[in-house]
Amino acid sequence: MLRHPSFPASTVDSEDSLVDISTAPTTPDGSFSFSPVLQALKLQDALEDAASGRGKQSSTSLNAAMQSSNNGGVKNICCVGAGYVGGPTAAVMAFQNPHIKVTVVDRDPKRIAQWKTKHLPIFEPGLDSILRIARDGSKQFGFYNEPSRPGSLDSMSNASSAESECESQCGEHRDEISIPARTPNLFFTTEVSKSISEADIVLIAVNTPTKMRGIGGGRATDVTALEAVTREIAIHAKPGAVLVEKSTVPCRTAEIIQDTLRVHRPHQTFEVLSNPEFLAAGTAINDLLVPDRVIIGSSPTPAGHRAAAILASVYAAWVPRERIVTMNVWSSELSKLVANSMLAQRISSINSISAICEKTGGDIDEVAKSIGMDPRIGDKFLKSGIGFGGSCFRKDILSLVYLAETLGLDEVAEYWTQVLTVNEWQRTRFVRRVVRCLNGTLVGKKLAVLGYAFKPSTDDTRESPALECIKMLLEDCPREISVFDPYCEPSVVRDEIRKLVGDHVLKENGGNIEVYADAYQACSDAHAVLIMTECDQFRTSPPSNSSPKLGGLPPKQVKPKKTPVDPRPFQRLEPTESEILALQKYLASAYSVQDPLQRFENEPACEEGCEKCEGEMSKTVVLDEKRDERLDWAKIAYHLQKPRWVFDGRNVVDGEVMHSLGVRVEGIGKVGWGGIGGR
Ligand SMILES: NC(=O)C1=CN([C@@H]2O[C@H](COP(=O)(O)OP(=O)(O)OC[C@H]3O[C@@H](n4cnc5c(N)ncnc54)[C@H](O)[C@@H]3O)[C@@H](O)[C@H]2O)C=CC1
Ligand SMILES: O=C(O)[C@H]1O[C@H](OP(=O)(O)OP(=O)(O)OC[C@H]2O[C@@H](n3ccc(=O)[nH]c3=O)[C@H](O)[C@@H]2O)[C@H](O)[C@@H](O)[C@@H]1O
Repeated sequence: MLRHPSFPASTVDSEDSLVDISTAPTTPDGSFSFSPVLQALKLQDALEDAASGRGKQSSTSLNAAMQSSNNGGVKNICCVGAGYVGGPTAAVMAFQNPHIKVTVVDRDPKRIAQWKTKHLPIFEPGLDSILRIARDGSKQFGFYNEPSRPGSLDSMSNASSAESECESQCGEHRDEISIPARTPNLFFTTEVSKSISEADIVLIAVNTPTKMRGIGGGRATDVTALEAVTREIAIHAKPGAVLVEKSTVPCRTAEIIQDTLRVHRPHQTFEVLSNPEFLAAGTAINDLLVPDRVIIGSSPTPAGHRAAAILASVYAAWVPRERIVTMNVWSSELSKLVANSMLAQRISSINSISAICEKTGGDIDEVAKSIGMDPRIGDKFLKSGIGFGGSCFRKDILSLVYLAETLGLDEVAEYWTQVLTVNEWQRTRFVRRVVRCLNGTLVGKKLAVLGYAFKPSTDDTRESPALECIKMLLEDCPREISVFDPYCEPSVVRDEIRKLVGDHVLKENGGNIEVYADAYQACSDAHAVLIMTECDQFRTSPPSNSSPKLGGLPPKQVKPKKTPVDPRPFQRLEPTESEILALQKYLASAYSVQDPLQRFENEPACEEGCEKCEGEMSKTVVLDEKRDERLDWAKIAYHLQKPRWVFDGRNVVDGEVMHSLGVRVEGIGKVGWGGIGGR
């Protein structure tokens, strides 16, 4: 049951929220007035400058002010939860704020140990470079502030002598930029209470899954982990520390946190902010470095606004001021659930239309393209497929449904439930189609599943649509289901299947599921290939004579990958970390060098007998190589059983190309091999 609101529900705050300069209320023990972070008056000046436009470049003005005010008084951040959100978020915060010590704590010692080595517990493109600088520190280095000369890396370490020679001959002067060394400012530990007790800001980034049993079971959010962390914070947080919900939580969770704090610390006041995370798996680092928006919800009091300003000061090191949006805490908590629900709703909407396409002759990619060109609709999240997976969409919709139910809004609950119903139906439709096309029986047949994670570019396998399909397919007793994913280590996939389906289904235990590190082995001799993720590696190249449809690229054609451009010359001779990162990316891509600026320190050595280094290393190398390699469909087709079938659950292969290889293709939202009303 929701409590009666004890905070007035204000409308979304204007910029003023961040620049409120009223004094903090005096608490019995004066915790606010002793809080270093709440005394960051220079920061307030900077924020006022930014809001009034006095600071020409808001980020520059804020950065400069924060340098002088020591990052608004924030010296120490603790992030509780070293998962997919906590790890990358803390890494980017530390990377962009070299003067703040960021400590990530987790109760799971294995996870913490992995974060300290080169074998990170998660795979995210770009994470490694950020982490190596924030966690390991970086060397002093330099470069010229002008685009590279052809064929030259132009880093100062090898250019200084050439410079003087060149200058003496042609008199040309080239600006040199020297970047000082950095000491490590990102740490990982299991010492939860100690780290909390030292922090000016505590981020809560623990898991908030769906409650499995009891009241609200199957719908409500399980806040057990959050409650445990809140208790730790209530006991150990230093007076005046700013507490931040980073986890996705039910609306009004801040009130529960406040309640716990009041019980344990009746004479002190803490501010609880909502700062939901919008990163997506596979693009987490880019999403964090260039966020569409940073939402900060606070209580509508001067102290709440001041706490929001403190957190904003940390983000302002790299996020433009206009993208930091403040609002009341309930709006902020709710907007995270709504954002995910709306994104998922678009997927279910387009998937519902895909079923109509299959029966009418429409092509779902063409429909999506044409409606997406209407700017009121937009072209994102209109990709039809076997439905959404991942750890969040389903649980967040369920949380919204539960909220609506508890508020007596049954029609609202029903509306959002339908998004989940269509999602499950879409997977079932796909599996039925496979079985129907294979003459209604899978007995004696081998099915190859390409893509196991819930989306490309991630090894996150939580709520994998592929696994849901595999479970249904197993009911029809195929001879073998072989699985390949370019981003997942086979042993991890095997462990997951073991945990979620049972030991007995794995081939090593006499079952019929085998996980391969090689796509060709997985597909060899198969009666059908099932594509489950939208991996670029699975795409076919378009036939050379294909003409663009609908005035643009045919939907299946691969967009060329963006090649980074040299970001130099920089406006200022003190470039930001983001600018240096852009340069590093450009040089790494242009010269195929891992550390073109030579700024990385050595990575920490693994403990002796590290199983990743020993046993799995060879597999990892194979996977790394496979990640960028496009599949040779001719080779796969050659080794398929006849008739050759490909069930394209993500519409990544070109029907014409596959047809020329003698393959029958069934795509989502497309008329299949048997024509309208076919199999
Ligand atoms: N995974 C994603 O892409 C996104 C997730 N979110 C939200 O962020 C939150 C975290 O999600 P993930 O990082 O994916 O979860 P995760 O399961 O990967 O990580 C959570 C971590 O919290 C730790 N933890 C749990 N209780 C603890 C305690 N009492 N003390 C210390 N550590 C504790 C766990 O050991 C685990 O390592 C969730 O609320 C999720 O909905 C939000 C945006 C994106
Ligand atoms: O709260 C979260 O956890 C995150 O959930 C999603 O991110 P994520 O689940 O990592 O990945 P998405 O890119 O959103 O994809 C989710 C699923 O939808 C599917 N999808 C996505 C887009 C589309 O057009 N069609 C489609 O079927 C994907 O294949 C995938 O299975 C949101 O995009 C993030 O903003 C949010 O922070």
